[in-house]
Amino acid sequence: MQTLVIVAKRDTPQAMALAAEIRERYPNLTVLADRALAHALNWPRIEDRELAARAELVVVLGGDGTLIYAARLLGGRDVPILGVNLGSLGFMTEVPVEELFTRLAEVLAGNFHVDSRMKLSCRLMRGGKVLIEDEILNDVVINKGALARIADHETSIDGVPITTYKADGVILATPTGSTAYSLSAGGPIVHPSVDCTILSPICSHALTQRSIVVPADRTIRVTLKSETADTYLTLDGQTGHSLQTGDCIEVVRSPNRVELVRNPRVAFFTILRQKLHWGER
Ligand SMILES: NC(=O)c1ccc[n+]([C@@H]2O[C@H](COP(=O)([O-])OP(=O)(O)OC[C@H]3O[C@@H](n4cnc5c(N)ncnc54)[C@H](O)[C@@H]3O)[C@@H](O)[C@H]2O)c1
Ligand SMILES: Nc1ncnc2c1ncn2[C@@H]1O[C@H](COP(=O)(O)OP(=O)(O)OP(=O)(O)O)[C@@H](O)[C@H]1O
Repeated sequence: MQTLVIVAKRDTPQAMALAAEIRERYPNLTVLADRALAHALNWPRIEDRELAARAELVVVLGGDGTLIYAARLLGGRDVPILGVNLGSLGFMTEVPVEELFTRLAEVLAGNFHVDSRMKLSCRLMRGGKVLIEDEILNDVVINKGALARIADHETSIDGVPITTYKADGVILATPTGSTAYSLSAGGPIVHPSVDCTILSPICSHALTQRSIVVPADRTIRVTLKSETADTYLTLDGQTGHSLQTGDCIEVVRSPNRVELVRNPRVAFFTILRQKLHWGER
């Protein structure tokens, strides 16, 4: 590995100091920074597309939101991501900051394994045209704004009608996203090595309408049926789009994946125990 890209939580002095230290400790590597960090540290500013093309390892200094940002920056490239937690929960940024340099040395020596995480491809279609196409690590969320009115979400899997959820919204989550918003909506926790899509209504009016775990290769379509002026599509909590009646959101497993460097000392269930406070070790 010759080129390392650092993606840091914005405006975080600790992240800036660590980024500078990484560069100092590894003078033989090309150490690049995301645009905001490069600006803050006065390093060369490189376009996202070039960063993605040159990266051989990405070090994330931040929380889950920063890791999602880094995964989106990489687009379809499967470059290992080492997530170091400077955020609050750090579900995906597994490495504690004290272990940064030990883990980084191991990774640079080739001594590491990755957790290959499934992504979803999402398309927003309006009047037969594709308005938005994106790749998702956590979740696709359709939900409404301020007014407390129920919306109708006509839902099908591989063209077979499932139901019309009368609900505040619908979440389509990956196994990675199963511990995020989907969990708050009553969805199951899914081990990240299982490939599937979790379909969950948000506050459904019908009590039997619960989460459904769908094989990852099935195409799920949600069409907004009710007249509503205040409904949004949110992708990975990062981008928002206003929806109209008749809009159709389609998701299926993406051919691309996200490669997270695994902390050999921490299993998925250890993370659940620690971060969700399920018990002492
Ligand atoms: N009620 C809710 O639980 C709720 C509401 C809106 C969005 N979200 C989630 O926030 C995510 C975006 O995260 P963010 O950090 O950019 O926004 P954020 O800063 O608003 O964070 C939301 C919280 O979700 C945590 N989180 C994010 N991804 C996670 C994952 N895969 N597993 C466990 N926890 C996770 C973050 O650490 C943070 O504590 C969205 O994808 C969505 O799932 C949750
Ligand atoms: N380097 C960056 N450039 C641009 N935007 C970024 C960058 N890093 C993070 N972001 C944006 O800021 C958000 C992260 O901010 P946030 O305060 O939620 O931190 P976090 O990493 O999710 O940590 P926490 O665990 O505290 O939520 C991300 O969702 C992303 O949209």
